[in-house]
Amino acid sequence: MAEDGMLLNFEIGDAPLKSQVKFKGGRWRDRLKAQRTAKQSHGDGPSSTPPRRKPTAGDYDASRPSKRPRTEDGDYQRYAKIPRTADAGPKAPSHAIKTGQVSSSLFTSNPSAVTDFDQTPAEEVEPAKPSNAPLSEEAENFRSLGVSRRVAQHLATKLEMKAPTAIQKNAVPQLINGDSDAFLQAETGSGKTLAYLLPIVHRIMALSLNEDGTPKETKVHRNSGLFAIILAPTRELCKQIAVVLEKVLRCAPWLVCTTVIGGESKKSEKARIRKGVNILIATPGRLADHLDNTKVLNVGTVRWLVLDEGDRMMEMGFEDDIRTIVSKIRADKLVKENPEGVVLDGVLPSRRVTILCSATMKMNVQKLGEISLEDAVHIMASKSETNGDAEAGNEAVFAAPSQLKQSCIITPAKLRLVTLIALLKSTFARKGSVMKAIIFISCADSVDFHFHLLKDTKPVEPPTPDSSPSKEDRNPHTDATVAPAAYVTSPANKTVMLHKLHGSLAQPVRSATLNAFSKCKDPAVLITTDISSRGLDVPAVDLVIEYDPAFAVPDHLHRIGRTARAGRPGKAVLFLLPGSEEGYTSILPTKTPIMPQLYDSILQKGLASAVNLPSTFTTSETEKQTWTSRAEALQLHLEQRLLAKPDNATDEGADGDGSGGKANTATKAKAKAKAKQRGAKPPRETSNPLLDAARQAFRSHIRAYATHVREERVYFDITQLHLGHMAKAFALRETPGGIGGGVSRRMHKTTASSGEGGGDKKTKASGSGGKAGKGGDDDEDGIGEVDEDAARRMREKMKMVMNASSEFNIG
Ligand SMILES: Nc1ncnc2c1ncn2[C@@H]1O[C@H](COP(=O)(O)OP(=O)(O)OP(=O)(O)O)[C@@H](O)[C@H]1O
Repeated sequence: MAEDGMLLNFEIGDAPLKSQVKFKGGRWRDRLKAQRTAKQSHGDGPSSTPPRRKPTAGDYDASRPSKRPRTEDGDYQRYAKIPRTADAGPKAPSHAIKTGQVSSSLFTSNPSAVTDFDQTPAEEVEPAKPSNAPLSEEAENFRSLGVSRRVAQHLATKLEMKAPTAIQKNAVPQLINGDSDAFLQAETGSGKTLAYLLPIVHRIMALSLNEDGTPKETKVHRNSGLFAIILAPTRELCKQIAVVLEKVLRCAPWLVCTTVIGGESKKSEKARIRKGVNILIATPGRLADHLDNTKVLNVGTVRWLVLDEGDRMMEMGFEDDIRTIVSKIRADKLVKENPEGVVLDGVLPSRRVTILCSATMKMNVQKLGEISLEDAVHIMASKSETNGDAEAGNEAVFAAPSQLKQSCIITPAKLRLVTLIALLKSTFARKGSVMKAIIFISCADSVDFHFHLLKDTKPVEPPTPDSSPSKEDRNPHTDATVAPAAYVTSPANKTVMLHKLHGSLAQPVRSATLNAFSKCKDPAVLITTDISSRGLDVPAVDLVIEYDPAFAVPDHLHRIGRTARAGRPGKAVLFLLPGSEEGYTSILPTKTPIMPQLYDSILQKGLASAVNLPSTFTTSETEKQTWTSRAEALQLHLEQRLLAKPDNATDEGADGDGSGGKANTATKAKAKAKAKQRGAKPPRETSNPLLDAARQAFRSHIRAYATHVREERVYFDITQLHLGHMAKAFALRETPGGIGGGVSRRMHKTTASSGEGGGDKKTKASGSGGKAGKGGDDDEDGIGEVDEDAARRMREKMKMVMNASSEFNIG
């Protein structure tokens, strides 16, 4: 056997696939134990899986894989010469030998999990009652909260909302009857949007109604004044709030709302404001701009300022804009009576009310409160109301919704990609079990790469008159962001649609892609960055996969909160590396245990049937493969796609998604300029764009990894990453250079001081070039030392690049 798992790699198992023994009943840990024993006795699965035990402090370092020796040229080819021995693991499949391709084995030299799977969780967990569902109709209704008959009826008949949620029950009467500022805090998907919209609409409508509810002769209308401004961090969120508000306002069509969010000309936004608006929904930057430059925007009548997703706005650097907005509104004298003589005081609040909303509490929310709130009431959804727990009282628990089933998969770096595909494959194996899934990835480059890798590469067939979509159906903005998926389809789900979304896409592309994902009738997957983590309310999201863990715990809660909304069920799966990352689950606030899953059981389930690979990989022989050799064949296939000549690369990594092909073009231009400076020949432009995309994604991923918040870096320790293994998760056979001076240096220092051998420093930090201390050719974007300061600078830089989104997008 070659060292560190480098072998002639694949076996075409000619033994028939072993029938899987299903263990039912009894306790979770007993079933798991029985399954594992059965697996070991069958010898099916990675032979090297050691018994697991409880982690100790020393485990995290010890669990790192030993590094393979590098060759002079840093290549893997050398391992082709290592003779196989009897115990050398799986044999190379015939197609691998024919093409001369050699790759490291997926199943050897992987670190094992330190979690004691046998002891967690101890008991079978009862399905939990939903914590964010509407309350029972018998106990509560909107009328009893003080909402007018007209609005309550409209909610029940047109929007199918008969009873309020807990936060609505607590917030609506307070905001209808009181004039205090308020801080609304409740878990994700609990209906905070309507909790603040309903009282606002109710009170503005009351201007047009007599005390007995009959309409007044003169109603307020769109020109009667701007009464409320709602701020949200992203354009998507603003649009979503506008959609909800428009639905509510259908029962009061004389009232008008609009958005000012950028992405269209300021002139047309001004024109809409001039026509008259009663409720304005805006991003902070754009509103601050209009307050400076749009004279017709009069805030004298404004009675409510709502700051939705307050902490996110602070994170995204909107603090100054919010200060400006708050002070400008406060500075304008409060108009007591509008020009038509309608008395506003009494019906509307007699002072300006600020409402701050958040599911999670961060330090910056407190700061935002200081900027915007005065003597605010803190309104929460109490536990006792949400899940019937009589003893719970008012204690605030900011955790995921109780009905959300959470699990984590401890997956070695090398196996991440195939495990993700296997998970998706089993997810979509049955019709109707999962309709929509969201995969969160750390950075835009990695989203681009995974989208291109997982989408179907078959050339698009020319449309026939019958098959061509109608003009209305086809949206040119989604040509590069929506595509059928390869690999994860099943006989039951022949079409699974892939979508990608990140902040580098042009606004029309972002909007069209989100719309396509929301409305997709086929099973659908959205691959995205944290831009989709906040507030987005897409119906029928059944599964959230955190392929890269969030950068901070509150972000994790928001991400997984895209499923299990308003009492519906949902699942969330978190990918973690063996070792220090496993400890991360201990700091996640959750009401139900996070179930650990074995990656091999995911692979076994997902790859129980053959993956749809091109014909060279799907001979009748490979049909008979075991799940391990199917995983290896899949990895080999993906790696070979990256190595294909550009001519064969079809549209791999193609641009045209509205981001302007930023990563590839920018990298190439930089490399050319550097080569010119050095007087060297510019690099040849013959590489496969998918390979370029993979390298860029890898670099950005590693840089992003270095920016986990300080308190969580004990779990996400960049010095523990095995770059060579991680490269495999990007289907790369060599570790790309150019990660960035700071990250590389840090890794060098730590590996040197931890006595892991000087030779390895080169391998880890400098990648294929093998030059210690040099980050490669394009590392000017390095983030400096991986310390708090560097992480902060990195985030600031990203904010600038991202134009109002805080995801990672490292070009
Ligand atoms: N009273 C209700 N009855 C039924 N469904 C409701 C009710 N109130 C809200 N919903 C639905 O619940 C979902 C979540 O609502 P909303 O987006 O306001 O949640 P949120 O608390 O703001 O979540 P997040 O913190 O993730 O932004 C929406 O689909 C909404 O239509």
